[in-house]
Amino acid sequence: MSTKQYDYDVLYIGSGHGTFDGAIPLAAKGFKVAIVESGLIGGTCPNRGCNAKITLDAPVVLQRQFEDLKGIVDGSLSINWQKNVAHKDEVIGGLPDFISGLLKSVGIDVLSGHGSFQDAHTVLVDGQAKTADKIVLATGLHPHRLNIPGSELAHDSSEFMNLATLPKRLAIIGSGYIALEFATIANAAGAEVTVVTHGDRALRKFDKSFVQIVVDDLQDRGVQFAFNTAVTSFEKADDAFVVKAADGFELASDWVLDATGRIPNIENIGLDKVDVAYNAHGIIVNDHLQTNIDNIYASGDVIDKTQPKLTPTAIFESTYLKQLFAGETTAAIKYPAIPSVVFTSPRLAEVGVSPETAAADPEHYTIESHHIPDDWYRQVGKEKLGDNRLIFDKEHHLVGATEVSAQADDVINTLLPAVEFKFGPAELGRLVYLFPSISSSAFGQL
Ligand SMILES: Cc1cc2nc3c(=O)[nH]c(=O)nc-3n(C[C@H](O)[C@H](O)[C@H](O)COP(=O)(O)OP(=O)(O)OC[C@H]3O[C@@H](n4cnc5c(N)ncnc54)[C@H](O)[C@@H]3O)c2cc1C
Ligand SMILES: NC(=O)c1ccc[n+]([C@@H]2O[C@H](COP(=O)([O-])OP(=O)(O)OC[C@H]3O[C@@H](n4cnc5c(N)ncnc54)[C@H](O)[C@@H]3O)[C@@H](O)[C@H]2O)c1
Repeated sequence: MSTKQYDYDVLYIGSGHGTFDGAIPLAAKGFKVAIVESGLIGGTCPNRGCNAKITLDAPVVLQRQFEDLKGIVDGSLSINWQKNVAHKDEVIGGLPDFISGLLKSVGIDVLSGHGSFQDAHTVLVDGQAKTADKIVLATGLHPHRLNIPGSELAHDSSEFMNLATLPKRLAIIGSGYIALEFATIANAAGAEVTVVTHGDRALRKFDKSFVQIVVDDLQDRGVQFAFNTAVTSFEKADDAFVVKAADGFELASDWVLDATGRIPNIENIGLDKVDVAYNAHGIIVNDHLQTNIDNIYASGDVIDKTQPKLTPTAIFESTYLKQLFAGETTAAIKYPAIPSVVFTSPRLAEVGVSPETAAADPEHYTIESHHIPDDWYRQVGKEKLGDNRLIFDKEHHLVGATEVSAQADDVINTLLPAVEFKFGPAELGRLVYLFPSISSSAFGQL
């Protein structure tokens, strides 16, 4: 196992989910492991991504439930922005130390500093050389910034989640995950939100008709959408930041969020020095997550891949690398069905074959549609919105599910094993769920 020639068996650059979920069990097996991190331990998801966002979203969920049950419950409910941000800080504040403690408990050396290659087996950590048999690039992504005049006047998602005061008028550029999730949170807390996007639709990776339900609901709540509007500049006026686009478009706002995507951290890490192949989408790897240089691998968001760049994907990859390095497998990585969810309210979640793909291929797929408010269980909370489509293959195995509803994330999680393992009528007949519950409601549709 241990290669005395090097300081470490495996050295990871980056400490996010692309690293630690696999590095911890690897070190526990006796491998000598180091992790180089220039920022907060745990990376994006715990510190400025999933965990922070879902904490800020919690009062929005409550507000929606309250709204649906209005008349049965009385009074009013508003979100205190400052307290919400403070609560988020309390929830996530201890995570770097917690994760660091887990790493150290299995003997991992956590090296604080910027990592870059000196040669294929040597990484300089703030100038200090550390050698390893295998090196894993897990450097993640950073926010893309529009390259237009005034770009320095706009902000990113981390800055949004740390805002001491909620801006009265918020302009959000882009209409992907971050744009719509943050539009939801800011609108619920009382901001006037405008989403400005260069395309003709939001959330391009998701089924059009489901996205429309989310967008219509946000519009009903006062969020403005400017589609087909490519921003050309940001300008500072006396009392506003002005977003400008072609054809005289001008939008005055108090704060601008640039949510135009995230790009791989491939600069300044010495990739060219060791000839690791990459492109604008990230590091190029083979089906063993190995780069073109034998002992250098990549994991997580920094990989150029077709799978969604999400935490569950990063966890699966780091766990696969642990199995590969520990000799538990020699097989190529075989990705499972990876679910995704946009944490708007209602949520939009999906897994497997999409309704659009199924509709285009009726020879292979059948589609079943369910109007969520018709489900008695959703009537308990008086849910008004929602749609669900289940996709079956010709043997009636469940191969895909998409839902927009208040509980779409839980529904898709419930259906996930059926999609991954292609459950048919025989297997489905063996499953019983707690009743009443969202799981029994989800399976009741099958
Ligand atoms: C606002 C937001 C919300 C999100 N919400 C969700 C969600 O709800 N669900 C979900 O599944 N995903 C979500 N994501 C995506 C999720 O955070 C990522 O998929 C996940 O964090 C990827 O993990 P990673 O380890 O590949 O990269 P990261 O977590 O980004 O870790 C990379 C680490 O590498 C470090 N690093 C980079 N270069 C160097 C260097 N040269 N030397 C030393 N250290 C370096 C960085 O500091 C960073 O800590 C969200 C992302 C954002 C931005
Ligand atoms: N719930 C979740 O799982 C979740 C939540 C937030 C973020 N994330 C992750 O973070 C990533 C980044 O999120 P995001 O919302 O920034 O990216 P995204 O790819 O979802 O959306 C980017 C948006 O910016 C627009 N855009 C891109 N280039 C542009 C340009 N030059 N001018 C104008 N508009 C442009 C796109 O059309 C799109 O609307 C996601 O892809 C996802 O991997 C996941």
